[in-house]
Amino acid sequence: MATVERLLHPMHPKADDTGNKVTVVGTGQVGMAAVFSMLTQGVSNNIALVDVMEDKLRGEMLDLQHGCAFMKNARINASTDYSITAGSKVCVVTAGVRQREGESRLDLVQRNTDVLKIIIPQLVKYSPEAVFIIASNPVDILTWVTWRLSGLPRHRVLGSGTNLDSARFRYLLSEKLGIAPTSCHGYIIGEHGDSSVAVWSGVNIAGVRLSDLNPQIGGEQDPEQWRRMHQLVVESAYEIIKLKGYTSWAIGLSLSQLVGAVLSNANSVHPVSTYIKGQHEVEQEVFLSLPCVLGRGGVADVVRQPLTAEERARLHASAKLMHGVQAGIHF
Ligand SMILES: NC(=O)C1=CN([C@@H]2O[C@H](COP(=O)(O)OP(=O)(O)OC[C@H]3O[C@@H](n4cnc5c(N)ncnc54)[C@H](O)[C@@H]3O)[C@@H](O)[C@H]2O)C=CC1
Ligand SMILES: CC(=O)C(=O)O
Repeated sequence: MATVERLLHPMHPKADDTGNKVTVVGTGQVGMAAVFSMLTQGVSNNIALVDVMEDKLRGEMLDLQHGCAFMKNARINASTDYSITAGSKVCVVTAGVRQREGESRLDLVQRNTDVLKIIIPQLVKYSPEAVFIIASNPVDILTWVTWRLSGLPRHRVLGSGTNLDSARFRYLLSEKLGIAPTSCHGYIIGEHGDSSVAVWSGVNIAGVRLSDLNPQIGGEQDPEQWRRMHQLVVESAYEIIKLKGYTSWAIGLSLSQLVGAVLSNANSVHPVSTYIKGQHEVEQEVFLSLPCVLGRGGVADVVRQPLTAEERARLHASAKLMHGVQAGIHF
């Protein structure tokens, strides 16, 4: 009798499904920061990793597996073969190239579309019921690309969008006001990128709108120049890329929050990239961020957020820009 059989008397085959399996494609800086956040925050204890770089993939898997004794019953698998992703509840895509210094997110569009053409059909094959969360840039356009390639209903395909930009904005608000970021309520909507829109009209602390205290807030005529805060949000990624080569921790935490909202059916509100044609009179078929209610099925609702005429005009400019770039993509 083998040692295992001498140790264990089998009663019933062990169940394989933890009910919270998450696939992450792309084990680079963003993918691994997301995985580490999910595992250590208890969002998922069942992770499947996929990448094309076999050695790196195996190295990341082993390194995480060796941390299992410090985690809550974690199960971590990795392969270049998508069959290991079968039955995932959420598929997160962080694969592809990232900006080099001086490049914008939009410069990556065709290269990363070509990457998604390989990845998305495989994910759909093995997890046809999953919610797909895209992080690869340019995230809004690649979320649209994923929706088209996947054939999935639009509520099940979303982009991490401006959840990160809004977190950066809330951090900067918190620094200026001396109030915790969790108590600073403000949304960046539209493109995750240079044309994003700060909804200054809605920024509030405990329901007190800063625009009631300073009607010029966020505008060019504002003597206090709060709009600089939004410029800093837009410049954030460029600054960090210049300093350390990539961004990782905040987007990892952001993805973990979004995955958690889906897996726990939280119905919590997050600014994520979703199909917005028809919202705020946007006419183009584009995915951009608006505050969305996230639950088990993905995007359950889009919040009808009041916008000023100027905020709406900026959102329209974002939509026009995205639509123009989409027209040049080769499928
Ligand atoms: N949405 C957001 O807020 C953010 C998005 N990003 C974007 O995330 C993406 C990833 O960034 P990093 O992790 O820093 O890049 P990275 O270069 O560190 O990792 C990318 C990974 O993708 C893998 N990959 C490439 N082609 C693949 C394929 N066909 N199948 C599977 N894996 C493949 C590479 O082998 C690599 O491991 C970039 O597009 C970047 O711009 C980065 C930060 C924030
Ligand atoms: C790279 C990127 O998209 C970001 O950190 O915002």
